[in-house]
Amino acid sequence: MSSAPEGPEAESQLPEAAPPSVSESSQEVDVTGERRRSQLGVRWAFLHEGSSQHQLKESESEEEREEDEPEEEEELRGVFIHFGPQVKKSVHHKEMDWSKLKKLGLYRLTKDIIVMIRKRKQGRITFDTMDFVAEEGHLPPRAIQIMQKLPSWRTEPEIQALYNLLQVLNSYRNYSEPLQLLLARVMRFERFGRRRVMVKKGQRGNSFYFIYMGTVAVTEDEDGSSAFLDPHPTLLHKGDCFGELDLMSPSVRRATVVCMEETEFLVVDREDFFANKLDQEFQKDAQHRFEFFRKMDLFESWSDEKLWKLVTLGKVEKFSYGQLVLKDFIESPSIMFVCKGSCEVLRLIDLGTSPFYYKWIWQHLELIDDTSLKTHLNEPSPVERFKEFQIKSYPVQDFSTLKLKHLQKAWEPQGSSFSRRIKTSGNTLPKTLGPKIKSRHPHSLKCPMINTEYGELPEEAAVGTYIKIHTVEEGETVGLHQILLPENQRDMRPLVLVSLGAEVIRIRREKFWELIDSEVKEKLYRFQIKYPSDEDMCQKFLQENSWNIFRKDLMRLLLKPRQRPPFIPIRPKKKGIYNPKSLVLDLCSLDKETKPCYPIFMAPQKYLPPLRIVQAITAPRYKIQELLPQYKNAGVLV
Ligand SMILES: Nc1ncnc2c1ncn2[C@@H]1O[C@@H]2COP(=O)(O)O[C@H]2[C@H]1O
Repeated sequence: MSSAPEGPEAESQLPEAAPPSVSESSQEVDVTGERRRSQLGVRWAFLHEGSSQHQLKESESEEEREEDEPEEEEELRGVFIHFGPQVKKSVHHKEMDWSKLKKLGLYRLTKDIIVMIRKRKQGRITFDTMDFVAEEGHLPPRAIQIMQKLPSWRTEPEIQALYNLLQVLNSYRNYSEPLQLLLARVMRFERFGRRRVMVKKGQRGNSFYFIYMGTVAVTEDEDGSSAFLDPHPTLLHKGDCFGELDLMSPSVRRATVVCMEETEFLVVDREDFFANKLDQEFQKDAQHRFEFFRKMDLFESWSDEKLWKLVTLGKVEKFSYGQLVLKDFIESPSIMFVCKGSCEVLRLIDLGTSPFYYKWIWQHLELIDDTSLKTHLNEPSPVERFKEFQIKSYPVQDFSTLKLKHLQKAWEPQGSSFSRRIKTSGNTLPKTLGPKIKSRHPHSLKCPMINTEYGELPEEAAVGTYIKIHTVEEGETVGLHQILLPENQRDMRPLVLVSLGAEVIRIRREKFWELIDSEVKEKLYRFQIKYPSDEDMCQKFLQENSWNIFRKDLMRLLLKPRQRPPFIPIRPKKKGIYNPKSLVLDLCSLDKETKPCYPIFMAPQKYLPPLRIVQAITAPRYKIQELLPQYKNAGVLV
């Protein structure tokens, strides 16, 4: 195993109570490989001492057992191969081959010890939780134990266990499965304190690093000191990795990487990288990227050589369904190529800033009156229905005064509910939003208000929503649509990128810009996308919202009476049960004492306070029977 010899010094000491394998000084980075070798060397010496006593007794039956236990022999061969040098020096001081070694009882003894250790492990019937328990955020001790072993000493179950544990690291998970398993075979564990320089600009790279815990900064200066002065340094966190490219090519480090706090690393050394054929797996991954780019119309004219330059600039990143890919790709320093699956482009809209929304809200709030808004949406009780039936069945010519009297009585309990108001108002029914409503003075509603550009708006109604504006499919790009526009003509509204299950290749903008030629620019020019304005999106959202509510009302009206069970079973108390109206703003209860019960999701906004997010808005509205007289009788299509 090689070490990571690049760090010049560690300026701070690590805490005393730190878990095992804490490196305390820069020198330790250099001697990590050595340390592992010397520890094992001690074990070897122990084995050697015991060997002379067992030499004669054990040599006879070796070959028989050998056939029965090929796995152990393999393991043992690993031991001897790794400690070959010590054997030469301390036992014979001369060249000795494998068969000669076997003749020594030493072989048998070592074999017994391995079997004994293995049997002891198998014999354990309790589940040792301590294998998996780690201080919060730290790598579990079991993983550290495995990583302290030489690659050839790691068993398949151990490698599998590491592979499973490391799935939390994005950059690790992004590699293909065979590569992940190979990495789990060779990784070693290191922990360093704040200010430790891991990689120094200009030096030759010997290792690459995955961050398991902590934060590092990438700097342009050699000693990394600028990271502690820069208010916004480039930071890498848990799950990120750095320095892998230099392992494949004989280049020097392009930047300095320094620990900003106590940081745990999983290190892959150049020596192990090549010894375990990781380079071949890396090459396969690169070939996939090459084939993807080759198929793209954008790079049709590029030579293979030029395309390989592009391939080396990025690597594949995997995102599961619903995972956030980029908070704002407009501001991102990278562009993305979707090489598998698809992504959605979302825009966070502050509805409170839209004049259309302002008008919409007040149109609907106009329908709020002192009685419970829900009463007019409820189904009439059987008694009420009977009354209505009676009224309708009176012959108009004979009992008109009586009908009027009954009518008044029947409607009495509904007070001034909305359904009654429109009947008496004489308004014609509009297509979507109901009758034209005269503007109402905002102050008549008793609830906290906020000031907007267009007037006062109930504080509760100042909400935002995420609108899907585009889907990026396989083979398409993100962040290139306005790369050729001058900055002052660019649409700088933040746009969110969410995965629908996707694999993407991320490449830094400036690197891509250096590579592209006039032909690609020409193609990019044709590729410009214009996203709709916030106002348009707001209108669309409210139209869709109205349609959804109308549809739900209609379905309820048509289906509910038929689905009603013959008797009402005892129902569990509603308290504490999940409210299906999640992320719904309920304007009906705006000026009521009780707050609506739905989860509150706050979305961060740049330079602004977080915005409460809704997916739908239920508003006071007309009873559907009045909008569509043909559905007057619930459950009956006329
Ligand atoms: N702007 C950057 N953002 C993130 N990582 C970087 C950046 N620049 C350099 N690196 C990483 O820092 C590493 C420094 O050593 P390498 O050149 O081997 O590889 C480099 C990259 O892995």
